[in-house]
Amino acid sequence: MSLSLDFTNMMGAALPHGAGITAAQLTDASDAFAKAHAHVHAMQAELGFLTLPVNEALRDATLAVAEQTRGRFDDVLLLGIGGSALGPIALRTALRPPAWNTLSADARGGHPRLHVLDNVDPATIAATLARLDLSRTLVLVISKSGGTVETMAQYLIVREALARAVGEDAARQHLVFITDPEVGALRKIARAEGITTLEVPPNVGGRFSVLSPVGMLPAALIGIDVKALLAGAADVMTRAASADLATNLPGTFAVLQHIADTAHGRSVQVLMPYADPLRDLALWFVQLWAESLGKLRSDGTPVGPTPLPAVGATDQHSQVQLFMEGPLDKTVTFITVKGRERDGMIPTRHADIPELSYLAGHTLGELIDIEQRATAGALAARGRFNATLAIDTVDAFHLGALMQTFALATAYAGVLYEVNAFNQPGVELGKNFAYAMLGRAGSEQARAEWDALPKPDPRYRV
Ligand SMILES: O=P(O)(O)OC[C@H]1O[C@](O)(CO)[C@@H](O)[C@@H]1O
Repeated sequence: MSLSLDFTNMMGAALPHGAGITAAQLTDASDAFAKAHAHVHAMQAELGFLTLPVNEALRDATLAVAEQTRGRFDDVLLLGIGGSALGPIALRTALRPPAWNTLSADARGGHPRLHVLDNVDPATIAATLARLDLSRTLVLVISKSGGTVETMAQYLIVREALARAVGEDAARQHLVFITDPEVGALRKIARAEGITTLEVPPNVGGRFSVLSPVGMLPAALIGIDVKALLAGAADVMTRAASADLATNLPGTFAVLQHIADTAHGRSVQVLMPYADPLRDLALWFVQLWAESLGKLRSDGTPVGPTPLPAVGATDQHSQVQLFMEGPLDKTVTFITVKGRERDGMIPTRHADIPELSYLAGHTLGELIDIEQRATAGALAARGRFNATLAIDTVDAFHLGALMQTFALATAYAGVLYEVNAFNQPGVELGKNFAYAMLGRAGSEQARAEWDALPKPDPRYRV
């Protein structure tokens, strides 16, 4: 088993006064889970992410594009936001940590470096363009809808800079679009100009798209083993075929978090990897969990847990104070990596200083693992729900497995919370107000609503 979830510290037996999830609550939830499982797995046609791990045609099309660009570029610049950036960022951080970018092209196996612009802060974009040689840069423009304002604005700026650097015609050879096969502005441009384009299948939502070309192409370009990524995810799907919570890890995760929230008020759900390469996985998870589950039920009731990213051991000196003594409204899910015990030997020095001498002979791998176990135990001792997800190693297989685990858990949780996990109506109003202020055609109604809002009141300004 490459992935395991120890949830002892979520359960009443491990927490003071038995104030955790009871065995009966878990048993009761198994019926609801069986229904959620049946519902989700019956929707393969609608939920394309379920079959991405075995979509060989999409994988091969993606690898072919990666192959066509081989040797032509030193850098890849990815433009995207939300699900069109967080997955690639998480994969890059996990499997191509920052030091990789400083290696020579040979040491990188000839693979280009990956830069991601996932915001429209002009300073970041200017600084990124200033340091890239655009004549040796491939630009990936990723947008499921093909029209997201931030990504389109980035595209216009970068396309202009590319045209200046290499000429209008050659600029097309520096672009790859990843978008819906039919709709959206990117698709229109691609058709008109013959720009190489990979599809995000229409039935794959942005935040569930990391195992589509959205994550696969950037990963393949920087030499990540895409087949291993998909194999890890496929393994999760095989194990999740059964609705038995004893073997369905994503189901168990979803059920535990749902009970913790709805029956125990633990609505803030922390994901805390004890591994630097997994820092950005927590940010990817935040979008998945928040945008999928935080919404109105059909009867108008607002529901949904609040995901919170953290990283160990760093946050032991920051947020853990809050987790230990703040409101009893949290769960913490740690992610640990096995087999690090011998990594990072701590040398013997200052043997006469007890505050340092006890570290001699230990390793950093031991230290980080012990600190995780200590924190889990300390939280449990104070009635704080926590669970530990362990992986064997940080590699493409385990990243694929982790990502599919969380994606599937999100789909199950959507059914348990009785919401549609695959839309995001709550982001529309803000977008429409922005369109109205930018003068986009068709936003007259949003303009009227915006104009009718109370304006800043000088009495409430300091
Ligand atoms: O890939 P797109 O269509 O540009 O969307 C980017 C992001 O915007 C959202 O649609 C909502 O803000 C996210 O769900 C999505 O990941």
